[in-house]
Amino acid sequence: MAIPVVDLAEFTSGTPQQKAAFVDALGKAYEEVGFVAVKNHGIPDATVAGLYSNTKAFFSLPLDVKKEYEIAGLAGQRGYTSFGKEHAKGSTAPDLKEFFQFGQTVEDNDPIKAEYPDNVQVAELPDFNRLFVSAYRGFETSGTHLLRAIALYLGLDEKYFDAYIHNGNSILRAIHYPPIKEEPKSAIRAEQHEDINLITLLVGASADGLEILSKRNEWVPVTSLPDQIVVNVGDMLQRLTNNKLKSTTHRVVNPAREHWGSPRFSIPFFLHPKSSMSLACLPSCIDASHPKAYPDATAGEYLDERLREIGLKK
Ligand SMILES: O=C(O)CCC(=O)C(=O)O
Ligand SMILES: [Fe+2]
Repeated sequence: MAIPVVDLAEFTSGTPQQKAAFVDALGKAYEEVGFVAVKNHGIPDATVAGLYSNTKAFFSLPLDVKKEYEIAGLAGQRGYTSFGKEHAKGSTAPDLKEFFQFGQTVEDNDPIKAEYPDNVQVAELPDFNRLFVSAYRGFETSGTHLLRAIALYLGLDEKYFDAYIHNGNSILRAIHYPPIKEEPKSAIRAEQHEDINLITLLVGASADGLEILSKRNEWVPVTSLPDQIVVNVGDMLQRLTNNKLKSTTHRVVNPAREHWGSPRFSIPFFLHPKSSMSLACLPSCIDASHPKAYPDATAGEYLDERLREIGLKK
């Protein structure tokens, strides 16, 4: 399915009319589909290429080397997570994937630094850390612009989200879905789920397979062009907006048998706010026909609950 396409340059450097049209198109897409493809997203091609080459190199390291980067007690939030650990909420079969997660680097004097574990440095790959830091900053910048447009759509101050996402708890996740060698029993590459965070930015997954559940309850493949990133709403934003913006269910299916031999790589950026941000439904999204659908919670409390549900936190 062609998801709606928006041009971020119209928001960041367009005329007032183009900017307003962007806000309207993005908001409508998030009310109706929950996913958009974004062109002129600002992440340099060289950064994307470097991310993918380092991701492939990391996952081709021997398993015992990768396991040295699997750190107990961090709930997979930094470093490597091996096969069989994460399952979708409500599912028992683990997804057919391994992944590496990279988090915030606090570079100013913000005391929030104490909340975040250090990133795990991959000794075998000299460019890995530098590339992940620079990609992380790029996604934060694109995400900041997109959230400014969302804030305007919601009738909030344009910079409503800025202070919550500066030094926020976002995660850059490199995923490897290996070639499939035998008939999978029940698991698929990634079982249907909704993302936990505010918005997710996904650049250039290496093979098809991502599908979204349409309003008509049909699975439809997501297609986007190589110069676009796919950006979807997560549960935190759905909750904040009292279900006005949709956190659409999605999954990654196994390929047709003739493509079982191909791995799939994908690198989503899960944009999270600081853990202290309140996710209480915005008053402007509550009225008689949309009664408040969620109890108040902070982003940190909500993340903790969700990490337990998907098996990463015990
Ligand atoms: O692999 C993908 O394309 C998407 C993965 C995903 O949905 C997730 O990790 O939340
Ligand atoms: Fe997802």
